[in-house]
Amino acid sequence: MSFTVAVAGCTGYAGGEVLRLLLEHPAVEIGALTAGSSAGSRLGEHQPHLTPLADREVLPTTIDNLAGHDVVFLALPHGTSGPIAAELGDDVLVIDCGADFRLEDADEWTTFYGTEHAGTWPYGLPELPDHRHGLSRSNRIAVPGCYPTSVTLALMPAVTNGLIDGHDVVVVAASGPSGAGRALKTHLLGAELMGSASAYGVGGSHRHTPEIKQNLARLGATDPSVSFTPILVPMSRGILATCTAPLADPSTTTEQLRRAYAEAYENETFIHLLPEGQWPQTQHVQGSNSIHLQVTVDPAVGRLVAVAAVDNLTKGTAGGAVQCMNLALGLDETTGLPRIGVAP
Ligand SMILES: NC(=O)C1=CN([C@@H]2O[C@H](COP(=O)(O)OP(=O)(O)OC[C@H]3O[C@@H](n4cnc5c(N)ncnc54)[C@H](OP(=O)(O)O)[C@@H]3O)[C@@H](O)[C@H]2O)C=CC1
Ligand SMILES: CC(=O)N[C@@H](CCC(=O)OP(=O)(O)O)C(=O)O
Repeated sequence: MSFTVAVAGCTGYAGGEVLRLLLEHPAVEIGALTAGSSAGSRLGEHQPHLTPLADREVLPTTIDNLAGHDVVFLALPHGTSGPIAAELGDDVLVIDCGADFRLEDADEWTTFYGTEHAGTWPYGLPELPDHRHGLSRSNRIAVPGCYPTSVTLALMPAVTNGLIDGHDVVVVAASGPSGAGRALKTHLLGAELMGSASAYGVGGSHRHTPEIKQNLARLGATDPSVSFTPILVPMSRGILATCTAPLADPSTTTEQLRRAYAEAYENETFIHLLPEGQWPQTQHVQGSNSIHLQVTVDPAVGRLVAVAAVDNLTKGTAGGAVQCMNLALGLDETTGLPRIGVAP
């Protein structure tokens, strides 16, 4: 059985990664490819690595071009997805890589995105407890942001087991510039980036802060508090998130933490708790849908320290999106998804 799939935003980083994964997927047929200003060009001009699609014409992003497919991936700038999704019928599975439908709280949306809230769709992180069944019955899925994926999975077993209560969570996460998309911006120029690392969105202003808090609350944290600082670093892909939080019981040992993580994730294909003493590196997950984790206790301050590595474009966006598509289409969740990175 083959499902027809359209990709809106095919010339961007997220859309390109969706297509890279779909080209290796055994149960899909790639249909319309759409974008914005580059409509009318050939995909090979924008995504030379996707050789089987090089001659495909990039179409304008219109309902007519997207309708008639079983699945539509939206990999468009924030605010663009809502009007398109509203026009697509309930018989179409729509998977939005953007943020439009991630947040439940309309006020938080307006505070961080500055526009009117479009609504809330089922959140595309299958590993959340008791979450898969809902995704498998959904025709609308909001793929998480790349930082929230890494932070949520880095802290989930600690929250669900009451080892931390979700207050005073501090996250410092380094990301490569592909997380910012491929539109030209001065701070993303090679001369600005290479040989340099810089903080941005400091002081609680990054829009992933409310998404991380929402996820911690979903896991059972009461009124979570999160200080999140993203760092731009000179590697094209990858996120390394370092998350710390006060232990509910300061006498908790690293062994207890590791046991909770090992049990929580023992049946998760894409989540790997590394052997004790080994710390995640972005190169080990590059191009894969896997997340590597390590957790320990910092006894001097009674805090948990969890480190996660993901590829922002794979598990952090497109891989997570394809994983959700598989669930919603009744396929094996892992179909077509690479588990092994490309290090070094
Ligand atoms: N990059 C990442 O790591 C992640 C991205 N995301 C989300 O995925 C979405 C896409 O991001 P990303 O691929 O990085 O961004 P890019 O800037 O790389 O790509 C944007 C895509 O959207 C198209 N586009 C822009 N404006 C319009 C418009 N008005 N109408 C139709 N198409 C338009 C562009 O086409 P054209 O070339 O013609 O301009 C391009 O194909 C965003 O919502 C982003 O937040 C989510 C998680 C991680
Ligand atoms: C390095 C970099 O700029 N990263 C992006 C993260 C983008 C992302 O995860 O996607 P959403 O925009 O869909 O939430 C940022 O901080 O804005």
